Amino acid sequence: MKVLIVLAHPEEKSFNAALYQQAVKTLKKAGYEVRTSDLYKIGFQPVSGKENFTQLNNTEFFKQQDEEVSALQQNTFSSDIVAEQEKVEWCDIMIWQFPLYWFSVPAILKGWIDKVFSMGKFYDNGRIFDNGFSVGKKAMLSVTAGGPEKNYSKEKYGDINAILFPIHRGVFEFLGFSTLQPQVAYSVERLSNEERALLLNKWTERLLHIDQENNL
Ligand SMILES: Cc1cc2nc3c(=O)[nH]c(=O)nc-3n(C[C@H](O)[C@H](O)[C@H](O)COP(=O)(O)OP(=O)(O)OC[C@H]3O[C@@H](n4cnc5c(N)ncnc54)[C@H](O)[C@@H]3O)c2cc1C
Repeated sequence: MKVLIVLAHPEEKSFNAALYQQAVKTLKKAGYEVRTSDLYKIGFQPVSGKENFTQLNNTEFFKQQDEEVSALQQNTFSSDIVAEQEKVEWCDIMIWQFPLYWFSVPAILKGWIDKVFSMGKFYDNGRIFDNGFSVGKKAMLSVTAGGPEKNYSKEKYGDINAILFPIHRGVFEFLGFSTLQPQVAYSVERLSNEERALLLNKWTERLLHIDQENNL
């Protein structure tokens, strides 16, 4: 089983980094093949545009999806995109580790989505959802939130699965991935070190059986 873990956090001593390192260690020890994309560490440039390509097919009018289709045929994606696309194609399970920013992913991860999942390669006319290129693969979010769990209710911030729906449905399932239950750590800054250590243990336990989990 091959797992890709993507980390979007700028601080290597952060709790997100601890969750990420724990995942890498646990999965490797359990015999999984693991590849990673530590986006801040590799200096991933998240602004999607003409620089996604080494050469443009239409220099008069830039249209990203058209250029993506051409780039696939002509091998003209920039090298940072090629490296990330290869990892996504390689993996059976994809995990994204990130702090919740404005009920969404941090900008560096949003840029990674915008650049990596190109038309023609990861989706196309009729090649979405159950017919997507990534059918048979699984994907999971591992998220930390500053807010407490009790606030993630319908009456307050909204249910966490509703907040994550645009990623679960609009990215993972759109591309054909099966979505696994998200791993969410709430109030992480307000917990004691012992409570956070407990969360790391729970994460480890879950990862050991991740290949047996079914859809959300
Ligand atoms: C732009 C922005 C938008 C935001 N939007 C939202 C939002 O919409 N909703 C929301 O709920 N929150 C939001 N937040 C808060 C954010 O989600 C949290 O600050 C973040 O999830 C905390 O995770 P962290 O890894 O950065 O924590 P850190 O501050 O890195 O870690 C918390 C504590 O854990 C400790 N730690 C590190 N490693 C370990 C270890 N191995 N064992 C035990 N303890 C350890 C650290 O030393 C630290 O004391 C937002 C924050 C920003 C900056």
